[in-house]
Amino acid sequence: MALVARVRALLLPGSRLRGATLGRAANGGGAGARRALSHRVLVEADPAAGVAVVKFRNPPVNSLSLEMLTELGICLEKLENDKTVRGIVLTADRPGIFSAGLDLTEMCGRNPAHYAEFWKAVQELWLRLYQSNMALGAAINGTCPAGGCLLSLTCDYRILADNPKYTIGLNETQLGIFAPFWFKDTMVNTIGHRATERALQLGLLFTPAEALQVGLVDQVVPEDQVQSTALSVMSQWLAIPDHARQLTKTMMRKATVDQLLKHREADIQNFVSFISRDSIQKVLQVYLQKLRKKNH
Ligand SMILES: CCC/C=C/C(=O)SCCNC(=O)CCNC(=O)[C@H](O)C(C)(C)COP(=O)([O-])OP(=O)([O-])OC[C@H]1O[C@@H](n2cnc3c(N)ncnc32)[C@H](O)[C@@H]1OP(=O)([O-])[O-]
Repeated sequence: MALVARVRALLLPGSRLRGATLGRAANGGGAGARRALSHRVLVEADPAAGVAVVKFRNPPVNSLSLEMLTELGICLEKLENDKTVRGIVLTADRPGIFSAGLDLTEMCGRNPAHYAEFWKAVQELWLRLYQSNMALGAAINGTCPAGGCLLSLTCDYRILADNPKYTIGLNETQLGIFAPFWFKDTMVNTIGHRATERALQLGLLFTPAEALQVGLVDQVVPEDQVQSTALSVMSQWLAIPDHARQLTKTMMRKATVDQLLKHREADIQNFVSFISRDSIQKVLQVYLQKLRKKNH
């Protein structure tokens, strides 16, 4: 069975994420707040406010594995179909690491069919988030490299915790790989061409102060206020009539989305042939070993 089907089967029968079966929160949240759990994603929905907080919980580093991408996609699809939800805040369940980005083990030592399946899932999640009708906010409560940064850039606004360890950026070149055109476009749409060119070529990871200065995030706040600030900013976005906000968002993002839709298959082929190169596999293995050595 394909992975998406397997994860769907895992989530759907009797799942606490099923349709309107989000359960009432045992504690916390406003009156009527509901909680739902999949293996790697926790959803706390507050129907009265029209907001759901989606929390990543894929230890140890919230990396975007194929399973994580799929579960997150399914959660978002359910929330989009839930009429009580108009806005979503993305955050990490535990502070420290928002997301370490794409799971490097999905890109190392596998076969081309796996690379293609993985890349298609990355594209799908980006398309779902970047075109979402929901107002999306990122409450960035941890370090946020590469694919983690991309997730936050798909949101309508970003709130980052004021901790110098929590750097954010598309650092792919530092690993010896490079961000594809739609990662680049998403950043250009946020901070402009020149700042993106510099950030991408140098693989910059910005400190909170630098990220604020370049416009990569909208606000830097004390660590314990990240989620509350993201929710309060969300209420400003939800004060605008949905149809007007959604049409404006589509107008701003359509050209970028269309580029990927038009070149989707070629983008998968490019990724597969690039990542399969012996030289790239070697570079990624060395990088992964370095990360692992720290702990052994
Ligand atoms: C063209 C493609 C575009 C690419 C886009 C991307 O997103 S590329 C991605 C670019 N991403 C990056 O460059 C970020 C790389 N990661 C980091 O810099 C750090 O892990 C950290 C700062 C996120 C957390 O530091 P910390 O000291 O709290 O934690 P720690 O470092 O001790 O790691 C704990 C365990 O997690 C493991 N692991 C970590 N990351 C990944 C991963 N992405 N995947 C898989 N595994 C990963 C690590 O090996 C270790 O395993 P072990 O020893 O238990 O077997």
